[in-house]
Amino acid sequence: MEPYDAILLVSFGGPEAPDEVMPFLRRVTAGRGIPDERLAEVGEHYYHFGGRSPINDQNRALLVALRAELDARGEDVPVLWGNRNSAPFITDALRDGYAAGLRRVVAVTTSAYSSYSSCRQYRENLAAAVAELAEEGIEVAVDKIGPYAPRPGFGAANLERLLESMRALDGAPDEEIALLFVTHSIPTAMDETSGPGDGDGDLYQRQHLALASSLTEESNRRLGRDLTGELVFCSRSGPPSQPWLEPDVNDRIEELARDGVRTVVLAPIGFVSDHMEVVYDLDTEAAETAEKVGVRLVRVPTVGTLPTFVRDLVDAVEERAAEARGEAVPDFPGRMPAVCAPGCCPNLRAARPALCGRD
Ligand SMILES: CC1=C(CCC(=O)O)c2cc3nc(cc4[nH]c(cc5[nH]c(cc1n2)c(C)c5CCC(=O)O)c(CCC(=O)O)c4C)C(CCC(=O)O)=C3C
Ligand SMILES: [Fe+2]
Repeated sequence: MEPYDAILLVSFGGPEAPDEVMPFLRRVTAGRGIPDERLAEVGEHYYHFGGRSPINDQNRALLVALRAELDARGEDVPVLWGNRNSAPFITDALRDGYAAGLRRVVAVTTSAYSSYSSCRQYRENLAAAVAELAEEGIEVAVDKIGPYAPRPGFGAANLERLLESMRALDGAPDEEIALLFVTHSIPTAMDETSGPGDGDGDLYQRQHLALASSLTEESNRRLGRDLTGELVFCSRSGPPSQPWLEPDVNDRIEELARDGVRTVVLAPIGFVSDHMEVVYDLDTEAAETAEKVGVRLVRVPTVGTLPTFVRDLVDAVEERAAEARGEAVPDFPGRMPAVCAPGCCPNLRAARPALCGRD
């Protein structure tokens, strides 16, 4: 994988025991003005599952799948793993890698889209880790693959999952089915400023809408249906006075039920594994809403370790390595650069150093 001697999987992290829940939530929300009631409420989501988020186990499974795919390609490059909010932390992963002789790594995040929360914040975490290690006399270089939501392989993996679920819908007529694509809500100010700043903004939302519309079109074509997909949001936090992306998935399910919809297909294209935002916010909360209004909820699995997804991530890494060697890489609509533009997806609270960009 010239010039890289390791791949670094970078993720959000999550608690694995009840006593890790509050320290995790304090780390996630440090200095972000999330009201205490919201923190306590989110704590309950985790306690409801024994204080253990599924996210770390899902990343362990992804590491195994990436290893197998790399081995199949004859690539012996090691794969490291570091989180933003729980052990193993990014800094420790890089320090261990350095001790094992690794000097230049390529990062892959478990976030597919462009926005401060899903891209730049990870770039800031990488910069902080590299700076901390520099103080210890450790020099590591980190590159990153660009946001991969627009990649055809990511679309293909999501389509596979969607078709699997849609095929189980038997003879339900189109008028009684709603196809909802769902992602994490973010503050509208964060959405408006998402992207490299050379277009119209709203790149977070536009990337989701582009994927949602191609998945709708393709699944209609394959299944002979005529559904109209739409994008909805989950997991809103922050004070009520601050506008976040809407509609909320629960509100939309209630409205659809009033309009005569009997089955809601919920495809969480904003997430790559069935972590807490999926098993709580969708499978628990949205499922309760659906039950209350008498709607059948069909939740599409996230891409997880689907081979189509794992192969695409490895392709993205191989393309990043080729780019670093000065070779050409395939283009496709919406392709994001691996090196972000200056000011791309800005931090609206504080200017912090970030890696993998031109600023
Ligand atoms: C865009 C986005 C993704 C998708 C991209 C990605 O995957 O990174 C994502 C993922 C996740 N978000 C997660 C958990 C949380 N997110 C929070 C809060 C927030 N998320 C935000 C955005 C996003 N979040 C934002 C703008 C906030 C407000 C505060 C802030 O600006 O930071 C809070 C605080 C409490 C609350 O919910 O208010 C928690 C606990 C978990 C872990 C799940 C698990 O444990 O299994 C995952 C994967
Ligand atoms: Fe979040």
